[in-house]
Amino acid sequence: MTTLQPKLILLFSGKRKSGKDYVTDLIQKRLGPDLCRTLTLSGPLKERYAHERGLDYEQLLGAGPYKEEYRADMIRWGESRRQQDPGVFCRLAVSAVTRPVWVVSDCRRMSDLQWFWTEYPQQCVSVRVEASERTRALRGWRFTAGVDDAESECGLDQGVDFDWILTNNGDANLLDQQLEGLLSLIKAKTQDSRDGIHQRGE
Ligand SMILES: Nc1ncnc2c1ncn2[C@@H]1O[C@H](COP(=O)(O)OP(=O)(O)OP(=O)(O)O)[C@@H](O)[C@H]1O
Ligand SMILES: C[C@@](O)(CCOP(=O)(O)O)CC(=O)O
Repeated sequence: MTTLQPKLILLFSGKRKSGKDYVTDLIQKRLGPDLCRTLTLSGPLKERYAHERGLDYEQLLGAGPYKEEYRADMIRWGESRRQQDPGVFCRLAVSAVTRPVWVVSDCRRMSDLQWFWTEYPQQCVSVRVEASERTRALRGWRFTAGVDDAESECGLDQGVDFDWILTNNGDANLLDQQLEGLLSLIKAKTQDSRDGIHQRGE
């Protein structure tokens, strides 16, 4: 069970190769490990999927062809588990987090957002990372039927009024400006936690 209530939960989503990991890594580095913990919903999914299928979990966590080879089957496997229990991977992802700020880097479905909105109604901020298809293709994305036209990639395309939208087409200055705004919000919401860490000299 989670031992501490978070001060703030950033719920990131975005298309494949939009830069979710890149942006959340930047935020994690800016906030530091004492204040912030980055979580994925796909991590616990991949661990259980790999165990059940006898596959290499570490390679499923990677960015190479091995993960892409099993992506469609992982999606189907994950959706069958979510139909039984929509919050299953959300609960697993937050089960041992003790930091005040949680960055969930890979929300994909309305059920993901709804679980966090229900469990933590005051703490959630939804963030959409956007990149053009041209930019995504330059980063190695290729349209894959059964993946890019499935809920896994399209589940949050409509019906969400995101709190923040980050445009991430490679303009470092534009991204920095957008991140400064988001980081200001984070710091405003976590002043007491940051003071406590500072006082403890952590
Ligand atoms: N602003 C940026 N500047 C330079 N490189 C970037 C930028 N954004 C993303 N990248 C690079 O593009 C590639 C894809 O980014 P990333 O892995 O963060 O995408 P993602 O949305 O997490 O993709 P997936 O959903 O497939 O995991 C990575 O190699 C990353 O380093
Ligand atoms: C199966 C799945 O978790 C794979 C995600 O892999 P990644 O976040 O692109 O590394 C996507 C999904 O849950 O639909």
